[in-house]
Amino acid sequence: MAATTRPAELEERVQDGSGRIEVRNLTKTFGPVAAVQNLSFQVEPGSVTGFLGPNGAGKTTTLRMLLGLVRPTAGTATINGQPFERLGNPARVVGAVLEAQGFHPRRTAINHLKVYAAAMGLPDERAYQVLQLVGLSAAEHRSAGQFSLGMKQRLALATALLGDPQVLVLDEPANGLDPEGIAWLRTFLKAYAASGRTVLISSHILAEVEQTIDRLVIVSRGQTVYNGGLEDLRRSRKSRVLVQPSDPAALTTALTEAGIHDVTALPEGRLAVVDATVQQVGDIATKAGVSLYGVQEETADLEQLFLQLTSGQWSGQAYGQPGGYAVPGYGQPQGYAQPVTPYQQPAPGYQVPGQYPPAGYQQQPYQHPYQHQPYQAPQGYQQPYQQAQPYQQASPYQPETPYQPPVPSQPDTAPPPPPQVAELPPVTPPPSTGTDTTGQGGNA
Ligand SMILES: Nc1ncnc2c1ncn2[C@@H]1O[C@H](COP(=O)(O)OP(=O)(O)OP(=O)(O)O)[C@@H](O)[C@H]1O
Repeated sequence: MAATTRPAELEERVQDGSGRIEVRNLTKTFGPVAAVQNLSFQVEPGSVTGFLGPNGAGKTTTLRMLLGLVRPTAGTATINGQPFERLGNPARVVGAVLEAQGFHPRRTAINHLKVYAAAMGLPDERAYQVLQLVGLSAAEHRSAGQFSLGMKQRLALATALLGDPQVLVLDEPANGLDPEGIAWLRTFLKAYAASGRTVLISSHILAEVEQTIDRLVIVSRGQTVYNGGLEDLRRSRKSRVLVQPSDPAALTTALTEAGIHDVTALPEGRLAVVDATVQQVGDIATKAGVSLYGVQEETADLEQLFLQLTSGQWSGQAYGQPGGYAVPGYGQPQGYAQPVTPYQQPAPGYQVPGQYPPAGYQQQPYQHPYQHQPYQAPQGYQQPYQQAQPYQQASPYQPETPYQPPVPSQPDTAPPPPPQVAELPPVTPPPSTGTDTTGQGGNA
């Protein structure tokens, strides 16, 4: 990576707070759907926090409220103690990627970034810089419409980084990235947080972010079910003893009489006993005259804990088995917060009379993430052979390195379309007389 340093405009960035995110008693209802219910958590600078939950748990809605795109029904979501609308310089305080879509399909990657940089009052150099940061320099003159999903993710991240924000909020950032891309993102985000910034990333797959995050907030059915350190969650993993007794009912009674109450019946007459050793279970069984045909000790892995904490969002059933996907037989970890309100899933097909979609909701055209339209060349067109550019791996994030002037580029002839509200908050153009310290930019 060529040495780069941030343009002077970014040095004037107002450090208006600590970079702390605070969500307090946040609630959002869409008609009968309680998307977010009384959610509270904090995200501290210097850490990467995972915002985890199954599909429909309320993650995107929460992030949208944090970014001022959806008005909360109740509660507050603040950055540096302020709601998004009141941040003096939003694009320089928070950069966000909610969806890696919304690029002008014919605009090149570099010109896309230049448009956003100009809207934030930043020089073109910054566009080259962030493109290099995310490893897309080799594709700078390719149009975004030709990008793969993973490349779009990188371009969206580059857009979010334009303002060198103190806080980075990314919704499912690993979506579409190949293993190399995921490894790169992990290194990048860790380095970004290590430079004292705040990183909040959402995902519905714990394994996908487990190696990136230090802390995690787990939501299920719109409520917080865990808020704490990843290590604390790891330490709270309990072991259980799985036994195949000759008489499950008699052994359950004997265990209960011995003060061991966390006993769960599993299929085929097996029992899962939590907070007991193999020896204890064996001794109690012998005393009760129950034979054991198999005994096994097992420690819950993180994924099982995650499933257990979030089970019930959708009560699907395992094929050929009653009982769905809950993982029985492990206790709740420390940091577990019992959901307070029973969740009511609306009837399938329910539409809120007269108010769908609700005010503030920005409908994006649906695009299946993996279904790209096959490219149709115009009739008679002959594709000239082009040697593919070798892929350039981006280097880990380096906050303060000397700046290298950019290669001049061809400006777009077509005028850019206005930035979309969902992607870029309102922008105040910089005063014509001098350098801008108050220009407002947007998030990606
Ligand atoms: N504009 C809307 N109108 C009606 N319901 C909505 C709207 N936005 C979200 N919801 C509902 O709110 C709930 C939470 O949705 P949300 O998109 O926040 O979940 P999520 O955790 O981000 O899910 P995923 O992991 O699938 O992206 C869902 O039941 C969803 O259908």
